[in-house]
Amino acid sequence: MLLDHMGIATPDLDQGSAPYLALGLTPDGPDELVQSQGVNVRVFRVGQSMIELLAPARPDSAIARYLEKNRPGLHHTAYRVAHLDAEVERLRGLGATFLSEQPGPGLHGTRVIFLHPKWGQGTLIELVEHPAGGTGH
Ligand SMILES: CC[C@H](C(=O)O)C(=O)SCCNC(=O)CCNC(=O)[C@H](O)C(C)(C)COP(=O)(O)OP(=O)(O)OC[C@H]1O[C@@H](n2cnc3c(N)ncnc32)[C@H](O)[C@@H]1OP(=O)(O)O
Ligand SMILES: [Co+2]
Repeated sequence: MLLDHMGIATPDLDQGSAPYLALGLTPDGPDELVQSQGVNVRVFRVGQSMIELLAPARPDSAIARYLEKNRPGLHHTAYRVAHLDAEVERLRGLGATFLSEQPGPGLHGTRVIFLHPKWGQGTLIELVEHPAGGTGH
C-alpha cells in the first residue's frame, strides 16, 4: 500500500503553499479546479506521494464546510490501490463504512472513494485507484 497524498485544507492556495515552498518544494503543474468536489487544488510532489492543497471553490464544498468548523491543516490521507472496486468490497466485508456508494472523480482524472472518519478512528481516509501504482491486496 502506498501513501498517495496528504490532503491539506486551506482558505487560500498561496497562503497554504508557504510552508512547502519554504521547505524547497515546488508546485507540480498548474492549479486544478475539481468541480465535483468544489475545490481548487495545488499539488507538491514529495517522493512518490503528494501534498494536495485544497481551497474551497464553492461555499457548499466539503472543504468550505470543514473550514467553517476547523482550522486549516491536515484534512485527509489518501492511499493508492490497484483495483478500487475489489478493495471497497473487501473492506465492506470487514465492516468498513464509506461516504458514498460508488467511487467518484478525483484529482488528475482518478477514481476515488472516502471512508467514514468514524471508521478511520478520527481520520478521513481516501482510496485512490492507480492501476499501475497501487499494490492492492
Ligand atoms: C479533488 C479531489 C481530491 C482528491 O484527492 O481527489 C480530494 O481529496 S477532495 C477532498 C474534499 N472532499 C471530501 O472530503 C469528500 C468527503 N467528505 C465528506 O463527505 C464530508 O466532508 C464529511 C462527511 C466527512 C463531513 O461532512 P460535514 O463537514 O458536513 O459534517 P460534520 O462537520 O458534521 O462532520 C461529521 C463528523 O465527521 C467529522 N469530520 C468531518 N470532516 C473530517 C475530517 N476531514 N477528518 C476527520 N473527521 C472529520 C466531524 O468532526 C464530525 O464528527 P463528530 O464526532 O460527529 O462531531
Ligand atoms: Co484527496
